[in-house]
Amino acid sequence: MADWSECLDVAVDIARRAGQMVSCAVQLEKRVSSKSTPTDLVTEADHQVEELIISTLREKYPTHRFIGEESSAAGVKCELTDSPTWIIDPIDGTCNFVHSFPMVAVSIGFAVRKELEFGVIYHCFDGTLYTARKGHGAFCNGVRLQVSKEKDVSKALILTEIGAKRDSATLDIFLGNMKKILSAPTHGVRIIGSSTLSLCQVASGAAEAYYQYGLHCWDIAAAAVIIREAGGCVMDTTGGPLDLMSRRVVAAGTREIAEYVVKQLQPINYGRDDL
Ligand SMILES: O=P(O)(O)O[C@H]1[C@H](O)[C@@H](O)[C@H](O)[C@H](O)[C@@H]1O
Ligand SMILES: [Mg+2]
Ligand SMILES: [Mg+2]
Repeated sequence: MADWSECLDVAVDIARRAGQMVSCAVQLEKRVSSKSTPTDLVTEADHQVEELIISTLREKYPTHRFIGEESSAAGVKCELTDSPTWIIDPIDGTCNFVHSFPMVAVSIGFAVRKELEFGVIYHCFDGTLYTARKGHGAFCNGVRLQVSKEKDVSKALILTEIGAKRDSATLDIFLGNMKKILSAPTHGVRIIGSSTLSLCQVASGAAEAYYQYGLHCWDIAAAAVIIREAGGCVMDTTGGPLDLMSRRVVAAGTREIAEYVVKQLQPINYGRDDL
């Protein structure tokens, strides 16, 4: 059975190179535009970094498929097939990047026959590297990761992200969900502006759970492998199996906390990545 470890090594190398490109660009003048909503920002650096990653990988693996955030925004079909597929967020936390707020990552996931095989997430500001390969554990700078085993939600720190929709009805549901989570009571809620780095906090045990409506497959793919290999669970917001293209997720160190979060949530409909 293919072990894909060579592909993981290549992913680590290109994630580091891309992350260093981002950390250089953060100090430069940025040309900012928006995509699905005025708060869904994109810069030239997002495009340049995605081009670097995909062109490098395509040259080495010409038969592989690629799903990239900015290619998808440009109209390339976002389709997960049985082929080896790279799932890429060139800059996760673009709004943070624009503001030089130090929570920005490069995320590279990899799937074969629609199964996530490995994930690499590189923190562009401090060089922290999160990696995981299915069946081989999860690591942060080479040190094994272990999720929090906390089952008591009143002792939990829970992370989420706002998402791109900011209309009044969506914000009412978003804030209502947060109120339910805070009223458990939990120790707190944190929003850091990067789905992938938030999910890495769950993998490292620094937070007990993460939930979001409105993220994408490229936010979830790498982090899902890292959390699972750190002993955590990643599921749909209904409590069912993760649907990578559904633009929603609940992840936690323990099933007890995940199921508590699921029970509090009112859904926000962001559609799907593959429609
Ligand atoms: O667009 P990038 O790649 O920066 O990803 C962010 C999304 O844009 C946000 O909506 C979402 O809420 C998260 O912040 C996510 O990290
Ligand atoms: Mg991005
Ligand atoms: Mg993102």
